[in-house]
Amino acid sequence: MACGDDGKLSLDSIRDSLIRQEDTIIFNLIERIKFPINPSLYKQQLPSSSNISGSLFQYLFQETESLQSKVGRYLSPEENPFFPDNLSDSIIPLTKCTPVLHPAAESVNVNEKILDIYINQMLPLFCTEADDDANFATTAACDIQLLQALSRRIHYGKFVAEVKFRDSTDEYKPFILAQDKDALMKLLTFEAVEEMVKKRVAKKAKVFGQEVTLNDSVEEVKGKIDPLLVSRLYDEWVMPLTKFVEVEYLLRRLD
Ligand SMILES: C=C(O[C@@H]1C=C(C(=O)O)C=C[C@H]1O)C(=O)O
Repeated sequence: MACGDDGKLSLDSIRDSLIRQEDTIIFNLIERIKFPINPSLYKQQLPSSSNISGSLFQYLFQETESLQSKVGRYLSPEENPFFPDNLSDSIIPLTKCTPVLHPAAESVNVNEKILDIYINQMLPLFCTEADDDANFATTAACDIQLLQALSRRIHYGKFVAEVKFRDSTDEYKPFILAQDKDALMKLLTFEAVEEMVKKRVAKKAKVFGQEVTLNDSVEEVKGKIDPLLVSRLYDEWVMPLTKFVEVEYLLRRLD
């Protein structure tokens, strides 16, 4: 959502953005799975002389976020930091445009969950368990791009929820007042849309992951990424977390 886009806010435009974000996620996944899991990156403690606690990955990620915060990354309501306590002030001034989201949006951040699922469930599912290849900086750069894309997609649930609330305020209001999470979840869920998403991401994974050659008669070779795994990623984590964000945002929408 660009600044000043409030008037264009519609479920269709938000869904178009989610569709475009699928491309980013799948391309970033294809990049990450070139490398093995590289578990040392996430476990390794740095030498005590470095004065840095935590893993090499955590260090790289925190420093990346801190640098990006200086150039205004987290002034955007689409961006949510993984390490909010470690940010620097932005040298870019805040643009004055009417906020689209309710101010309570700032308190909804599920990045801790995303990071845990990413390291403990996603990486083992998508990457080989071959020995560390020592490409730690490059692997972490891929991780950060991918995690930021996943986080942006999942927290886009705030915009989805806002537009659904504006479109059907009378339906949402009583459940918000009653703080009824299950009823809100039911109301915001569109199963047919979810089925389409799962099919589309599998198809994109097949197309984006195919080997491109100049020889048209070559038999189809195994793609770079398993389309079923991408569909599963959306089914088990991306869509449920997006809906979790939607519910969390709505619960606070009348504060
Ligand atoms: C995002 C939406 O809300 C829900 C979540 C979806 C998703 O994460 O892709 C899809 C459909 C809905 O069940 C939407 O309605 O588009």
